[in-house]
Amino acid sequence: MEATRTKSSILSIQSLVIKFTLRGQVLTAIRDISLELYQGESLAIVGESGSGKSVLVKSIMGLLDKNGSIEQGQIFYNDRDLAQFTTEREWLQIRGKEIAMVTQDPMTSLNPLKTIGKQIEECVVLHQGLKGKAAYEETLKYLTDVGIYDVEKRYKQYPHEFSGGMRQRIVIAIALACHPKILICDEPTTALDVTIQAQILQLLKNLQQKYGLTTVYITHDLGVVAKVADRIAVMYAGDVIEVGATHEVFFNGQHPYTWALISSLPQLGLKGQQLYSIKGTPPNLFKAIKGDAFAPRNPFALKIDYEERPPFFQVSNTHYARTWLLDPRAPKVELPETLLAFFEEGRQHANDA
Ligand SMILES: Nc1ncnc2c1ncn2[C@@H]1O[C@H](COP(=O)(O)OP(=O)(O)OP(=O)(O)O)[C@@H](O)[C@H]1O
Repeated sequence: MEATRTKSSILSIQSLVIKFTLRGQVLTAIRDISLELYQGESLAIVGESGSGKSVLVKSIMGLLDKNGSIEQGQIFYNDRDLAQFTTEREWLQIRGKEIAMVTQDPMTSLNPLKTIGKQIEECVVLHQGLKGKAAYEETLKYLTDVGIYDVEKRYKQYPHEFSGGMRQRIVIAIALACHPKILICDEPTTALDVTIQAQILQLLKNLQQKYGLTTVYITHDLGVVAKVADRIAVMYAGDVIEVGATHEVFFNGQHPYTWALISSLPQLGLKGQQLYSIKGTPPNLFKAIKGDAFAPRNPFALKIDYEERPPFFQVSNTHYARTWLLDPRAPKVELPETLLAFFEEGRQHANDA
């Protein structure tokens, strides 16, 4: 699918299908996804609620709910197919150690009864084999790295003595102390106010560079990830419908669903013009989906959109979109003025930079 082979892939998802059984009915949450994660990059997976973002990352960490299973496909990490793992023992070699996760609510990841210093230090001891003073010193270093001051005093405090933003920093420190190669950030700033959000995103970006991490952001907010991600994968109804470098998806998006996501950004709304809004609801995942899942909500849908799943059409070496509009036989569509102006402005910026 993706022709960029100059960068090496750290995780390779191939033809993945994930289903859940609920009260005797089967729901397909992930519908034949193939996606590469490149060493050292920052990839954002964007899509509305229910599009399958969390299920996808849970499958990478062996955290699928009991009623879910991988029906088809591979998840290659270091030549091992994680999709074949069957025991918790196998997952413990990967989870935390190789692939760590930071979630929306730091309180669920923290133990309220232990000092935050001890919680970080446990990872330092377990994953780095340090002991005593060396482990303590290393723990203080992580606290400093995530922007916490007065570290010796803070080491002895409990999670409830920190603000939401500070707790998120501690969870990040715990993740880092396990020395992971991949850090998955699942809506890491959704619960925080805007200023703190920006600080945490900047921190994650700095730490990614400092530690040479590969980062995956999961979010419904395209605006947030535009600032931190190198690439964006857009998900809709369990499928990746567009993937490309951030500026490509943002300023030259090709799938009508991507247009809809971009059009709902506040930046466009501020111009006070008519928004291209998404009408209708996502499809019922208990039913088989024919064609392009977005077709019933797509004002530009073609007849074939209701019949056949679009292949990935190549837009550039790094940019692909699953939309029949990219077929050479498709008619040209007129995009709303606001969107065209936004794309144009973005390209100008890119040229000036
Ligand atoms: N244990 C489960 N049993 C049945 N269906 C499930 C289960 N877990 C997830 N799903 C379904 O899988 C689909 C994808 O869910 P998922 O949580 O991945 O979406 P999401 O994009 O992460 O949404 P959100 O942003 O709200 O977290 C949804 O239809 C959801 O209801």
